[in-house]
Amino acid sequence: MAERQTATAAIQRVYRGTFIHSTQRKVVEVLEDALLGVDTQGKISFIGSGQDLSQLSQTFGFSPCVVTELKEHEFFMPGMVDTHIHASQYSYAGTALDMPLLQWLNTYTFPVESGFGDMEFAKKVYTQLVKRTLRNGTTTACYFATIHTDASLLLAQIANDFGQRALVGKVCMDRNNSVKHYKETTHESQEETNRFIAEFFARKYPLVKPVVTPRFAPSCTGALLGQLGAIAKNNHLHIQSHISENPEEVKLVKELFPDSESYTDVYHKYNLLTDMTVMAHGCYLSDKELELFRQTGASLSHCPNSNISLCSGLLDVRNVLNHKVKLGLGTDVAGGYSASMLDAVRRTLDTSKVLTIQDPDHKTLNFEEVFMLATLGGSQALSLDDQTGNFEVGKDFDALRVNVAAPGAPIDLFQNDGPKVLLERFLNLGDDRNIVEVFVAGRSVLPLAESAR
Ligand SMILES: O=c1[nH]c(=O)c2nc[nH]c2[nH]1
Ligand SMILES: [Zn+2]
Repeated sequence: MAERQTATAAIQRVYRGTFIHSTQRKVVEVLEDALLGVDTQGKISFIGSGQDLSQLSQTFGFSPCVVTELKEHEFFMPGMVDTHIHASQYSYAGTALDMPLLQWLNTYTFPVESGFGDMEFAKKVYTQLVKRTLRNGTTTACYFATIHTDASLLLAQIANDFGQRALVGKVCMDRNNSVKHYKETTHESQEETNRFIAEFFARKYPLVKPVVTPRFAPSCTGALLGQLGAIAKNNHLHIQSHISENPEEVKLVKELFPDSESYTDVYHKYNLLTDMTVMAHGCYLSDKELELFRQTGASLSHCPNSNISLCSGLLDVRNVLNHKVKLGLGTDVAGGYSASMLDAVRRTLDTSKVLTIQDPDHKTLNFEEVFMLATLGGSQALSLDDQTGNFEVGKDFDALRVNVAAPGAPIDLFQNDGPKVLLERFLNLGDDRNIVEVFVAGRSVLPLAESAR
């Protein structure tokens, strides 16, 4: 029986072939010879069996000739959700990975980020990154920009122009003892955040939204954290930050906020832990802190490349999931050196295997679970799962058309692999050459238009 909604908007596209996604009940559901209809608003109108073509075409008023059939070795999967990425750090991605977090921030990150007052430089970096992430199959990205309001607004405009779904944050920080010119006063940070939000909303982007972004507790005074908590609450906004990434950082937070019981408690006290909050890392959270995450509905972004590259730590994702805390994956460019969510999938699996090497009782994550985290899990972590994350009727069609045997791509096939094995091969071996088409809210955003390449 086909899943469908009452026909309202007209059908724009219909695809027939294999669809693979995660649902609340199944980590991986494979629908072979399925038919999926997308309406003119970019929403999924129906998903049913190819056998029901004539009946579905009558109900939804499309001609069977408009159906696009997928080729052998092709499937659709939901677009991937990068729950944590620093757009401004893309300019040095793949370099500068030889120091732990706090020294890395002072030596590389703050000096580079301070250059984003230059709008030409910002435009160049942000344009390249949005194009790169779309090619890599990221249909939704949760971005950190820098403290510069106008350049942060430019990032939002670029994501909108290329058709990517995004949350964009102007970074807030009123504390920086090392790179003294890269900070704001408390008042400036508050005022500029208000301006950022007001100008953002005036632009009425359909898929790009602002996110309140205190960099992390060591970069912010309690006064600023309190103001940002109030701004998020009054405007019903998303919140993003970092938490418990590295032991030295955790110690510093204890010294800076002696009245708080834990790192998590610092954010909780300032109303920054809500069901629209995503916190990156969380490697050193106690079970009690995870319980506070669960109670508030806040989520974690697991950034395994960065955790390893900066020798920060290993997040036990299984423990987080056992605590019923929402979790998605993040590339964390440029602490993470790769802007590809496929890399985040692989590093997540590697990290889980390292934990199993250390403790054979650790229940290793499997590729199906990690597929879920990269798609539906990410959409839940960003509280966007009413709009994206899988192929449920009524959600936006955010999808990757994957060809496992694409010419020039790095996968060789030898036998008649079933769809789940094709998915496994793609996740472990594939790259952007296997992602032949990308859709966001029904719009084809990749291949890029000739003029944008
Ligand atoms: O990986 C990280 N990247 C950053 O830019 C950052 N800022 C605070 N904490 C951070 N961690
Ligand atoms: Zn980060």
